[in-house]
Amino acid sequence: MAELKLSETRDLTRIERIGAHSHIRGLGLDSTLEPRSVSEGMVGQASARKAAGVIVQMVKAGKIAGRAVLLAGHPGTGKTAIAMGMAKSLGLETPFAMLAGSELFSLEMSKTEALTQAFRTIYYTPR
Ligand SMILES: Nc1ncnc2c1ncn2[C@@H]1O[C@H](COP(=O)(O)OP(=O)(O)OP(=O)(O)O)[C@@H](O)[C@H]1O
Repeated sequence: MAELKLSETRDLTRIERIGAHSHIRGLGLDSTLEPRSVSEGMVGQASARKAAGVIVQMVKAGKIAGRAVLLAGHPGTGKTAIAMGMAKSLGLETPFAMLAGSELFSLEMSKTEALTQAFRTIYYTPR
């Protein structure tokens, strides 16, 4: 049986995770931060998208920086999609890196190394 290297498995996982969000182009909000019903690849999650839009506006206005936003919810409910929508709303120069918890708590490498590798991939990630 053919051997599959661990690094190949990781790369495939990352490509699949990026592909799952390739339809997200923003938060789908109008100029008053009201969510359009279907826009920029987004549908539903109206209050979460609006709240994310408020944060984006504050960042753009220089009101907040160096802060974290915690998105909580059941698996598959759109936390990553909203985070990506926020990054896209901030402009193409805004880096976006996805990282799974299991990558951070690996026995094979330190947390610092896992974070460093994730940040190195940012500029190669298709958006
Ligand atoms: N409001 C939305 N509009 C359009 N697509 C969405 C929306 N919310 C989620 N999706 C899509 O549904 C799928 C699952 O969402 P996502 O991965 O963002 O969920 P999650 O909460 O981050 O999941 P997990 O907790 O498992 O990481 C993705 O393909 C995502 O792009």
